[in-house]
Amino acid sequence: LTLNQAASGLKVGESFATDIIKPEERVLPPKEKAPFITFVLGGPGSGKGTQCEKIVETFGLQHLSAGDLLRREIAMHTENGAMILNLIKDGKIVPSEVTVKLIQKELESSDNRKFLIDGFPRTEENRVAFERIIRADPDVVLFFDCPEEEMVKRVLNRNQGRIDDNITTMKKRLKIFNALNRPVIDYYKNKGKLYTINAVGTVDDIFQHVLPIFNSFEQLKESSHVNPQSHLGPSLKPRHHQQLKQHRQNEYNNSGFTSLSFTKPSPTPLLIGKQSIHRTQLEALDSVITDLETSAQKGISITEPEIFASLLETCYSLRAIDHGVRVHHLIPPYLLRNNVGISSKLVRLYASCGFAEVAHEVFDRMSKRESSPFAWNSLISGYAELGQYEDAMALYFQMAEDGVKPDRFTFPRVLKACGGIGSVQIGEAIHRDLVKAGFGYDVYVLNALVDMYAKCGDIVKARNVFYMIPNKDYVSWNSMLTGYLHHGLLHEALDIFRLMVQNGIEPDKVAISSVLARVLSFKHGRQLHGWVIRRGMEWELSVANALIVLYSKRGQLDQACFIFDQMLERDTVSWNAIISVHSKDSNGFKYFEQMQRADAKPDGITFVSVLSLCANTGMVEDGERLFSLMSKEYGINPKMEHYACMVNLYGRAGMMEEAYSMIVQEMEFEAGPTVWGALLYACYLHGNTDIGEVAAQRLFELEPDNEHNFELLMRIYSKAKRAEDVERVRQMLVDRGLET
Ligand SMILES: Nc1ncnc2c1ncn2[C@@H]1O[C@H](COP(=O)(O)OP(=O)(O)OP(=O)(O)O)[C@@H](O)[C@H]1O
Ligand SMILES: Nc1ccn([C@@H]2O[C@H](COP(=O)(O)O)[C@@H](O)[C@H]2O)c(=O)n1
Repeated sequence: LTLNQAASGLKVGESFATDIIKPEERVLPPKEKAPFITFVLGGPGSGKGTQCEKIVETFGLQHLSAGDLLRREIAMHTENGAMILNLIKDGKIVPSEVTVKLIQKELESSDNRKFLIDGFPRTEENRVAFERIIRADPDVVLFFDCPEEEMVKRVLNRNQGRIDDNITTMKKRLKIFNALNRPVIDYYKNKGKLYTINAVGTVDDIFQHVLPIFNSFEQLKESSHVNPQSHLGPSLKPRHHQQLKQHRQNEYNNSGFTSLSFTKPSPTPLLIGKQSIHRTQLEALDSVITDLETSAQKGISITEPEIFASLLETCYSLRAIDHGVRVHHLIPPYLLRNNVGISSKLVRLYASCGFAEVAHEVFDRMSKRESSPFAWNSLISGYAELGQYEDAMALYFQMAEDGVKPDRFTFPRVLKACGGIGSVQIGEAIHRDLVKAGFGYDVYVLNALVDMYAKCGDIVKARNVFYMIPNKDYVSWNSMLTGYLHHGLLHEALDIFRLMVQNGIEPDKVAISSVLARVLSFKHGRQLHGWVIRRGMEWELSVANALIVLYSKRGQLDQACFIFDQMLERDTVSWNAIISVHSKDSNGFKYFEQMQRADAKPDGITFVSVLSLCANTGMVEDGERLFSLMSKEYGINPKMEHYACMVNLYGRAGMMEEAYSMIVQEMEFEAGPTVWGALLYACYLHGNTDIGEVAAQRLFELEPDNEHNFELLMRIYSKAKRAEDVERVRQMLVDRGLET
């Protein structure tokens, strides 16, 4: 089944979308003003980029490669750089909002009105975000259709040092392409805009199939600076092609014609210098550091601050802490003490890799740390990420004492720490500070303020700040939504969700999965599911996990299993969800075994599910084996719930002695109501009055107000035909005021 089939098979109601996306919002600008847009699709390594270069030469379109734009963000260490790096490394799709904004910037800053947007849209979510933000539709969609083995071969031979050109990431990219890009291709096919090109053959042969497509558009022929009809006859060899390219470029440069802008293809930014062309960035980094170490051993001292600054920057972007430590050892101590730039970068590296203590040591040795808030911010952030909120707060207060002026990056970090501590009073003080410092209208800072107030339990203040934010971005909306959910205010959360969509803001996957997990009405849940499918977000890990729970809560096991089986990646939460769906049938075992084979790590919750399954299906020996496996193999110490499962397992099987001795001999802590309750229920099932009396006695002490325990004991006596005892327990109920 393709995802599209899956989506239509679900027959999910459309009403959510029609409710929240107004058709008038989708009105596109008049056609004559719209740029000519071509989307270039195809699997990784299908040759999109190569063909785009040729289209640019011939028809003068501007080439925008979504992948290159994202890689440029990494190389420039922008706010999103690290996040993008992590996603690309894993072959995952970057949030649409980010990619579309990058494309938008390029479109808006170009004089050209004809664009080749390559590697985009990758998902339905990408597509919808483009329509919403750019308000334009493509005129042409090219799809380079290439067999997987050919794509793998091309990518592995590409040798451009791209971090994602390796077999492991390639497999993931292909999986994601098949799952998420195919529906987009189908979409354009149905709209009659798709041109499928067989991408096997020589570059020139393939281009011969591309030419007629563009030739059929008059506006392209008019302004192309070469004659496309005469370009690249079948016999023209690549060598000639290069010469021709140069010649045309010269002609163009001399023509004084400026209305078409041809951006130079940007170099792949994940490279370090030219020598790294055959390596990954980490290998290149390693090699540079090794060279420096060798020089240092030979007594050649390296003192150029720029070298260390650049190396530390790369270590930070790759979170390569081991390499960072080696660079640290190479930096002369006087340089580290006196050069704020280098020491600050080192502090940031240690702090961002979870070594806040080491970062603090470097920080303490800095001679001019009051000259900039950079190192302070890094350290505050490092502590906040580790949950050491008091340390983060202390640094903030120390900043003020040392006369360091906080900047817009300080406040979100310290507010995060404050949210962790949960103190509204301190939060209000920071709120005053940030207003005084002139950040009272800064969206980035105000978003953190909303989050802080919500986490500190003051949802009213959170809401007040939220409504004051002048240009709310998607973080603002998501913070408010999460705040409401955190406070159990589901209706308010759903209102925000609707408003978000009405305002063209995409709720993020955390917000969506949180809403799905808490949604009370199944109708709303299904509508949300439909909406999620249309956004192409169904297979986001947290969203898919929440959907499994949604359907299993409603007993729609087939649907839950379908989602699980189609998931591209799974975590322990996914496995737990699907095993617990099957906690009453032996399929749960199948999934548990599959989980073990997949090397996924079970946790305590997994074992509660499998042990319950054993109890429900009478698989005593398996239960015993799993109980022992849990601690021996996985190092999970049994908790109250696991003992309750074992008592239930033995109890249901009528093994009352074993159940009882599990409590009195095996347990290393006092048994609670769940454990005694399981024993009492088993006594009722098997008519065991003696053990039942002991269990009931303990339960009366532990839960004096729980009438169900009294009722169960009465039933046990009643089964044993002990009417007097039944009456005695009833009287106990009356005496305690529990009889209804
Ligand atoms: N027709 C072809 N035959 C053989 N190799 C090709 C062909 N077209 C491109 N290549 C080579 O295959 C590799 C991948 O091509 P290209 O970078 O154009 O693919 P892409 O679809 O843009 O990839 P990605 O989506 O990963 O960026 C490059 O090394 C390129 O030189
Ligand atoms: N619309 C897009 C395009 C790309 N990405 C990410 O970049 C990686 C590389 O893309 P190429 O087109 O250069 O192969 C890709 O695997 C994605 O991680 C994206 O997220 N969204």
